[in-house]
Amino acid sequence: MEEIQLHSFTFPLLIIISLFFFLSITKWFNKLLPSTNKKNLPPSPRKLPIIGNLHQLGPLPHQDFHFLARKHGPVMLLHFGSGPVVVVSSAETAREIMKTHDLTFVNRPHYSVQKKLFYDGKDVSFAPYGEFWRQLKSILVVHLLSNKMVQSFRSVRKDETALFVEKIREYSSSLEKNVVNLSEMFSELTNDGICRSAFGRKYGDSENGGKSMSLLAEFLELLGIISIGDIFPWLGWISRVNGLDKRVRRVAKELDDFLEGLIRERMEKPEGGKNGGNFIDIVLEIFNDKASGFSVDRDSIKALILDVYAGGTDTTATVLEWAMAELLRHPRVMENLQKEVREIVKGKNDITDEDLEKMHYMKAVIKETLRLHPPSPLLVPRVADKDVKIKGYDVSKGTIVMVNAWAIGRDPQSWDEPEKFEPERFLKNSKNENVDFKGLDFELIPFGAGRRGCPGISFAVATIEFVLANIVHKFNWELPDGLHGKDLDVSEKAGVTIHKANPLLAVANRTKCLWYR
Ligand code: HEM
Repeated sequence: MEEIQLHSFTFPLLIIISLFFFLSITKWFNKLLPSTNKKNLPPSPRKLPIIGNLHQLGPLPHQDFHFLARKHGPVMLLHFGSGPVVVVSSAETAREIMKTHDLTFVNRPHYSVQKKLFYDGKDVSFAPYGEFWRQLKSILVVHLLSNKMVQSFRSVRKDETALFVEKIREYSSSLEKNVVNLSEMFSELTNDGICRSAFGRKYGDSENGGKSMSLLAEFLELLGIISIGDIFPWLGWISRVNGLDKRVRRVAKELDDFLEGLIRERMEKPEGGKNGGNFIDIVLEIFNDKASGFSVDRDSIKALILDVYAGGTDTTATVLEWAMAELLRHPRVMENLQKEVREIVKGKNDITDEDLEKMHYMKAVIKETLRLHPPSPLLVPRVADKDVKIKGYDVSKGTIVMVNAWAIGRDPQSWDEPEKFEPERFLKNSKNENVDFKGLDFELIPFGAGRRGCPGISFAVATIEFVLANIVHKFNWELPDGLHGKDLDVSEKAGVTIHKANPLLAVANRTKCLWYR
């Protein structure tokens, strides 16, 4: 009995002593090893047990990351729970992620809400890199987003913008104080534009239109949510208790019914597929044509439609909202822009694509808006497929990488007086004259870059240019209640795309141009 007791006490003690000895030896031995065997991790803000760095983030993480990067540098390692997240905040480091190592960061992390809503990632945005993703992206680019297709949607842009202008005119003359809610109106406009170009019709004013619109709005809202179980797998049960799982399931089911209805409707009266139909007709034709070589199934078609909707509506509306907010804050810039647009359009009613091409100041205003207000400030996250070095730091396989386009647009290394809204910086003979947002200049990357870069740039820019040129041509704008530009609140609202915290309200005064009947 004695012996057993002695034995049961000394044995664990021996293990502890040997473990301690082993750890000390390893530590001492590690010091002797060449430094290449040790990980050179990026600098990190101090983290807490279990939650990691989550306590340092608020509802606008791009701003918190920007603040932290000032202290820790342009490559920073954080932890969401125990999961490593690298945030990069300079043009040089963004280039390393999206150009030098684009293939290593070509996939996206899988979050459960997005996975469920996009049919298990059967869309372009979340599909794993490979043949399926390539096929789907090429269908999207060739049949909806190529320059040729974007031009072909000119009549949709023209009709929808004319309706928009008419609505502003009606509001301005009927409302007591002439105030229009531009934020709300831009959202409706981009919604209708995408639905008409891609699905052949809009939903806002149809029967059941209100229901469809609120379903789509709820879908966009859910896309901005990361379930707690994605960060702390052991807390996955919380989404079952707090109703998130149930809500996602309901929205996914209602969306599926809506999309099935849409597909049935198009199948019953297709408008000619490749010979002039809309995007959904063309995709259905490819789907039905076994000889096309594409292996898309019905779920991918529905996921693709959701991609177009999610990618193309809110993002474009946000750019218009911020552009007008900045123009109202900077009357000098507004005046220059109106002068340019009115001189080019002269007394005509219609603004043509050729006119838009000549509007260099307007293009500079749009670039400056995208520099300070990228709609998705952290782009869409990527994940490291293997161990890799970024700016000499070790980044391990599985690390999530976020590119802070918002911080890069404000980096004094790339921009003079970065906080100033100054479109002139992009004009001829200026320092940033050749900088563009197409994914080649890493100091301006609102659309991302590389293989996973946004395919919708031409589509979005065509809408933004046309709408902006029309509204500054046809109206003079001011803030309501005698507010001065400098008083306009420009704080941001949290969400998957970053809108103004408060809706943009403005007063439109008609100009005496020919357009006005
Ligand atoms: C101002 C408007 C827009 C902005 C700021 C924007 C921004 C972005 C960003 C930041 C990404 C991720 C890029 C990356 O990971 O490098 C992206 C991807 C994507 N965007 Fe856009 N986007 C806009 C308009 C559009 C439009 C109009 C469409 C389609 C109708 C669209 C469809 C997509 C798709 C499908 C992807 C996923 C690409 C992939 O993963 O391969 N976007 N967009």
